[in-house]
Amino acid sequence: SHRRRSGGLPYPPGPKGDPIIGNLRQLPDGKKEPLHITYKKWSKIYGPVFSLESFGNRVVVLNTAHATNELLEKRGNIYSDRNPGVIRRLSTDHHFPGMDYDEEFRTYRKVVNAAFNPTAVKDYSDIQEQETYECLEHLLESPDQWFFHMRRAAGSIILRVTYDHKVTTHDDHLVEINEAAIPNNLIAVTPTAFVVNFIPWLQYMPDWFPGTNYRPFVKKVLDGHMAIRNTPWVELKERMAKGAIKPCYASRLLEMKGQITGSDDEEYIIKGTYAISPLPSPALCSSQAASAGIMYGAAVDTTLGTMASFVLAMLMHPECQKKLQAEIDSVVGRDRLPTFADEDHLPYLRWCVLETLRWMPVAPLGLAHACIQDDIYEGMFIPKGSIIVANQWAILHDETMYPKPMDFWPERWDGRFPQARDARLYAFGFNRRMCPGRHLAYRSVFIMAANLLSAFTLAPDEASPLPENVSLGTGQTFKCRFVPRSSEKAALVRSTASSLDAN
Ligand code: HEM
Repeated sequence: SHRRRSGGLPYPPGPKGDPIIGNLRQLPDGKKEPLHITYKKWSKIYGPVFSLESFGNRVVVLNTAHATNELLEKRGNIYSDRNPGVIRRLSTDHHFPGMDYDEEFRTYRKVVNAAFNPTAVKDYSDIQEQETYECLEHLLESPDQWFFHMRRAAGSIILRVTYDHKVTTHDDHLVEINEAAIPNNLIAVTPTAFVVNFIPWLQYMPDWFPGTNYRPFVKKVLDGHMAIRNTPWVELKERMAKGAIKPCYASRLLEMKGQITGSDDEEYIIKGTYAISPLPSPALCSSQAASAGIMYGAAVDTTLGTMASFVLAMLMHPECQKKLQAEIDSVVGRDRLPTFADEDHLPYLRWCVLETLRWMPVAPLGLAHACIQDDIYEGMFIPKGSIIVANQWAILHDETMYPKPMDFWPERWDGRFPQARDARLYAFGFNRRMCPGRHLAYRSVFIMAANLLSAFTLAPDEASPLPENVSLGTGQTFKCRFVPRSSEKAALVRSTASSLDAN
């Protein structure tokens, strides 16, 4: 029947598979080399848009800016769904990044965008600065724990932004329930993780039937969603009732009541959120909590991974580090630490952050989209339900836009290459699904990078080789040294951090 629907047009080409199981045996597991590298190699053989198939499920991989522009951007109305896998569907339950592209999703997206647009995120500057200064102090105390300290800072930023919840201990309960939920959430959206994603009718078989053992897993995912939504929500409401809350994502939405979606639903959503009046709609209330509840998972590994890429770049390029420190010193002086007010005066740092996002993007294959309707692209047939993977890494390493793509070369952003499109246009995904937290994320990385190099010189650990790659995932770390630049700087860090305690 596909033949008929396709009008005889071929699918995007790809490696030859076996009958029925298709490309199952060719599917790379990413162990030998990272998947985005394999895909880039295949794009040289099969073309910039190629496809894989197994049990009738098709994955289309886009390897150029031209292809993502034509499909994910221009045809965003049909290319903004998430993968049609059974497990993703069963375990989504208002979990925003995994939601179908439907009316409910669009309402959420408006609400989320309103709280994280470029103007709105400026309200979170103090939070980002303070958490950064505290992180510096922790780095002075135990530099070998650098990954842990940055993780805590990224976690505290997002929990303060969403719920005005500051992380003050090593065993913060909100951090713990969020951390526990992340690995399962990632598995839930991985199309190849369970057989039932390939053979959907298995979901109608009884528990004893082979291939149905995904059920306890789905329950675990859903329980995790409930915990990350409800626990902070209940606490937030209690504190609001006492008037003990500072402005945050939640309070911002309240201020904008009625202005975001313009619908009655929004009243419900926001009222429901705060339990100001008896809850009109429990479902909407829980969905609003859900949009806040996912922020930790979306924000922490990604921000931390980008910081790890930045640290790696600095270790590999002491000359960039020196240049950055000279720029920071000349703008900030020696008597204080960098703030967002310095941003406009630190062009080299801005290029370094852009270059970090380009050189070692933390989500090299982004988060897969899916197509909700049959489509034809350059003579190829893309069937409804295809999973669409954008090889963001391949685009960010396309030498026609970024000459010498493998080099970490901040100067490429000084205007000498007009064809170099802003790395943020690819590192954060696409169009209606593009990362809504990107402005906040960019600012977190910017302020952490500025302060890190203001206070420390980063040096390799002689005994441990540097990794080739820093990829997304908990616990990925490497050894290096954070050497305070002077005893005066160390004292400045301590006094800045303790002045926060006093406030
Ligand atoms: C440097 C850090 C970050 C990177 C590289 C990053 C990257 C991404 C990418 C590639 C996607 C998928 C986009 C797509 O499907 O096309 C995404 C989605 C998302 N990100 Fe981020 N992100 C970062 C930080 C954050 C932060 C700080 C937040 C929260 C404030 C956040 C919230 C989200 C949400 C809610 C989604 C789901 C959007 C949707 O499904 O429509 N991200 N991010």
